[in-house]
Amino acid sequence: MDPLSTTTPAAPSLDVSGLAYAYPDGHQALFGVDLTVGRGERVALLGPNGAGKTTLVLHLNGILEAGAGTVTVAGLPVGKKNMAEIRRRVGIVFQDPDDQLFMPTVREDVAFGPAAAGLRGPELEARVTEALERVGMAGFADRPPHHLSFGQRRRVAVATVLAMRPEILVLDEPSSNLDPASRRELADILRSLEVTVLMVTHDLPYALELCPRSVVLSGGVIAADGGTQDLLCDTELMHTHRLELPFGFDPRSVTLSG
Ligand SMILES: Nc1ncnc2c1ncn2[C@@H]1O[C@H](COP(=O)(O)OP(=O)(O)OP(=O)(O)O)[C@@H](O)[C@H]1O
Repeated sequence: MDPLSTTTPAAPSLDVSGLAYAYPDGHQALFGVDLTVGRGERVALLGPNGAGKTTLVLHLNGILEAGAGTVTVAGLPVGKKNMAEIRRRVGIVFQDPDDQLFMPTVREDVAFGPAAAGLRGPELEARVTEALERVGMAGFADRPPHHLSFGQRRRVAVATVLAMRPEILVLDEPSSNLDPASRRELADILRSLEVTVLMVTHDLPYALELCPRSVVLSGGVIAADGGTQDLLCDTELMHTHRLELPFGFDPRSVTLSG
C-alpha cells in the first residue's frame, strides 16, 4: 500500500472557523477569520503588508497554534496529534526556493518528503518523476539545485511539495523575482494542476490571471471574499485596503480562464 495514501471525507479542502491569534508579545494578528475553500478551487489571498496573511498561512499546517477557532484540512482538524498527516496535506511553497532545496540533486530534494513518509524503490522513483514532469523539470533530476536559475528552482520547490500529493498547495508570492516568460510558464503549470491552490500575493494581475476567487484580509479580518475581477474593479474596496493595480492595468481587459 502507498504509505502516503489517505482516505479523505467529502469535506472542503480547507475550513477555517473563528480563527484568532495573538503573537507571544501580545500583538493580535487575526481576529475571528472564517474561510472555506472547496476542492480544486484556486483562491488568492490578498491584503496590505501586515494584514495577517502569513499568520493565517502558518496556521494551515500547524506551525502556529490557533489562539481560538479551528482549522480543518479535508475534514481533519489541524492539531498536534495529526501533525504528520496535516503537513503532508498542506504543501507550502515559500517565497525563497532556497529555503526548501538543500539536497545535492534535484531528484533527492523531490524524493526527500515521500522517502521520509516511507515511500521506497520504484514507487518513490515514479513519484519523483511525476512531480518533476508536472513542473516541466523532468530533464533536471541529476542537476544540483544551486546550478539552476531562480525560476527553475521555484518550479523544483513546487515539485517537492507536489511529490507529497497535497490536498492544498499554498504559494507565498509565487510570481516574485520571475521574468515575464517564467511567470507565464509558472501560471500555466499552476493552472494545469488538479489541486486546491491558495496563493498569497501582492501581484494583483497574477491573482486575476490564476484565481477566479480572491479573499482580502486586512487588519486581521476578512474584508472581502468574491470573484477576483469584481473585487479588483471595486475602487473603494481597493483604496480602503491599500490594494493598487499597476498603472494603466484594467482588470476588465483580462479574459478569465476557469
Ligand atoms: N513574530 C511576531 N511577533 C509579533 N508580531 C508579529 C510577528 N510576526 C508578525 N507579526 C505582526 O502580525 C501582523 C500580521 O503579520 P503578517 O506577517 O501575518 O502579515 P502579512 O499580511 O503576511 O504581511 P506582508 O504582506 O507584509 O507579508 C503584523 O502587524 C506583524 O507586525
